[in-house]
Amino acid sequence: MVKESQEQLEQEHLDKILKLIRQKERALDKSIDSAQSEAQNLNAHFFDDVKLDYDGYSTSMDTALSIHQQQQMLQERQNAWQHDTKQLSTLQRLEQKPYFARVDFKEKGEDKPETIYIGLGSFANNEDHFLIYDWRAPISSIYYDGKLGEVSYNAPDGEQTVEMTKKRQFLIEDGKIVNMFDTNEQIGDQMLLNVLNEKSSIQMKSIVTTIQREQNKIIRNTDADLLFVQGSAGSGKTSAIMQRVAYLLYRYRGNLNSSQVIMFSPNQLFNDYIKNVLPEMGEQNMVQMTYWQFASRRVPGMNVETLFEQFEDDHEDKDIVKLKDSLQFFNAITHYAKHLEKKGMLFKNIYFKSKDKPFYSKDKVKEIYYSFNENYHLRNRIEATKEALLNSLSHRVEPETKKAWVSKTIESLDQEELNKLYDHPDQEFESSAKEEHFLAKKIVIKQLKQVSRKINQNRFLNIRGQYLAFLRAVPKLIDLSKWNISQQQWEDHLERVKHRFIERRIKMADISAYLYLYDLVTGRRTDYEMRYAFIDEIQDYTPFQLAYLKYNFPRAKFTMLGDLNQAIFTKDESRTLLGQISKLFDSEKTEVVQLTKSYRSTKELTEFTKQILRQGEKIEAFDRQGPLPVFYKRDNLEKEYHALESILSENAEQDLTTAIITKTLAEAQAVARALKEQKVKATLIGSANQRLVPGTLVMPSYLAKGLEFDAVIAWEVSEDNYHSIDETQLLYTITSRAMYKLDLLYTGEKSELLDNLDPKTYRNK
Ligand SMILES: Nc1ncnc2c1ncn2[C@@H]1O[C@H](COP(=O)(O)OP(=O)(O)OP(=O)(O)O)[C@@H](O)[C@H]1O
Repeated sequence: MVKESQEQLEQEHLDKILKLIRQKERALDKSIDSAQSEAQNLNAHFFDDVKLDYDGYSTSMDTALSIHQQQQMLQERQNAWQHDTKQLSTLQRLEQKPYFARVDFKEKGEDKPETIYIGLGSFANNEDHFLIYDWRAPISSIYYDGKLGEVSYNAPDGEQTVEMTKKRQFLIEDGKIVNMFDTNEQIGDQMLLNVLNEKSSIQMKSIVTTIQREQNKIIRNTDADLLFVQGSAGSGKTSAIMQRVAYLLYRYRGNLNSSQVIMFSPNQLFNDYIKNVLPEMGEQNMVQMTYWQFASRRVPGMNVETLFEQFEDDHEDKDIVKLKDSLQFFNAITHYAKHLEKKGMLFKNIYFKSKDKPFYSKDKVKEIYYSFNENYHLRNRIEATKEALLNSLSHRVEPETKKAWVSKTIESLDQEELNKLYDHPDQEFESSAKEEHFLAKKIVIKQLKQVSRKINQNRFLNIRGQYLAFLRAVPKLIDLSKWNISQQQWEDHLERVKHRFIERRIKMADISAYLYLYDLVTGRRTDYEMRYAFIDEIQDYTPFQLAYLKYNFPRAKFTMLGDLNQAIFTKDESRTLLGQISKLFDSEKTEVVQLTKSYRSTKELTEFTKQILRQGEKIEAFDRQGPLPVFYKRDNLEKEYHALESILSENAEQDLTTAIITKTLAEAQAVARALKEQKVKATLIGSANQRLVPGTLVMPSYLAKGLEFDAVIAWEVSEDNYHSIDETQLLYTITSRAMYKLDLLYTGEKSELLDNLDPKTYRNK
């Protein structure tokens, strides 16, 4: 009875708020309309109101001023219009679900509690009294953070403590409260269950209404220079950062815009998957790219090894790759570059007209480069060299005019081209010799622009040669025996890098080092504008890459998220990653947060998948029920396909979206082909540039990173396919993509990596 009347009261409150929202919407509609027609009017009569008067200096100043005023008026209208439009779109979002929570609290010394409602945006009445608080407002934090009783939150003027007396959650649909419950805990499990039971989709959802306490910490952290989040599969790392971006954009409104936030994600598919989360919260998307895009756009003339090649290649030179991925290697380059201030810089000849004799020989450039005193560092040295070369260019004009090519060029010009060379049509000269000389000079200056362009583009540097020279110097800088690398191995490796350069190819393990050396040598300015950098799936980055990213964004605060259990590319190295990263940041300004609860999958699935990891980070299951995973052992491939088809139709009956995840691309292609022959509809996702589509998908493991599906079918988990211990993490990543149902198929023997599973946690069929 009490509950019922409470519900009535809340419904009445909701009705009132909805009415106010609609009222405000109508008012905004009106003012947008009138601003629009006023702007049109202003535009149409722009020149009627502007005093056009062109005689005399002062009157034309008047004209300018008048135009300026008109423009300003237009601008103001425009601003008001933009402001109103933005507010209207917030209200339109609120109209569907005005709020999702209510909190009552008492400030110190007050007896009467205050009530606030929390929603996706804020809404105030005409007296500036907030009827709905944005979930990112300081006070809203208590909803996510605390139990009833004393709670603190960070207000603009320092920490505030209040007594929370009520916490209530609402499920609202079409203006009606469908369900509401009071809770004492963090965000009640009931609400979370409702949300988690929803089916997967090809777009990630926002978790605003059910952010968990630990996640809230990540979202609202503003102190750390490095926020490192270790979270098990499905613990909401990615969700938390999306909310964090929205939070930061709100908190620093006016000082931070979305172009100053960059996110590195595992692949393009994933970018597609998350692209709607921020717009749905009324924010613009940040800059998003993959590390590969970041690196390869800098070397347009070279082919950078792709994700596919990196994964499917046999990993040659494992020890060498390990060295190249390390911080030591990064430091070795820094050190090497320092030494280039004294000697060892390589140059290229600059040619002009003649291919035989350089216009500036590399020795000449080198002489200039090292002629400056020792206070010149690499950046100043290159600038000073450019300046000296450009200067000397002007002295080269005169001698060049006497060269044969010049008179030949003049002869070859037609009258029109020739006319263009004169300063004005009836230019006079004392003698024809002088005229010829004038023309020759014009021609030379014009043609020498090619040279000045080359100088400005640093074309006298030999960066590839320099990188090889650095590699040659490595044995002097690093004790290779400590990395299990012999002199001979290193030299052979060097030859391979050189060979690849000739073919304009570069490996992932070289590209960052190459770019870093390039930046140091050319004194390229790094990006001081970027304020926040997010790196998802950190376990797939090398310490070198992270150091290079930090070097690139010197003013950015970093948020790094990852699951050390899911390292696909870096495998065992990921274990020491945190140790290596922490060397890059001030330890006082580093915070590590652990997320251990897995929200993605049912309890059955989480309990099953976590056993695949022999050792590993802590993982807790969220209490949501579903079927046990099922193993299908079949005698041959044909029977395995039969099993696959029957699972697919079973899943379709239950309306589950399914991903068939294979180890390699070749397998995914084979499965997709086989299904097509049987007229079973499925989409092959073979490259990261494809789009995610609804329905059954077939994809290789490395493209499934970060994604989730109602049902996953792990294809061919046989001993033949998965046997090396470092493939454990791969199997874990594949199986942990499933939210509700998991089936594992194989022929022959089951992979040994799946041997030690408790038989109670799965079934065989
Ligand atoms: N607080 C929450 N409320 C509701 N759903 C949540 C919450 N936290 C996480 N989820 C859900 O759990 C699932 C997994 O989240 P997410 O993809 O962010 O995890 P992750 O840690 O990045 O996973 P992985 O490392 O395996 O890719 C998503 O469906 C997300 O919506």
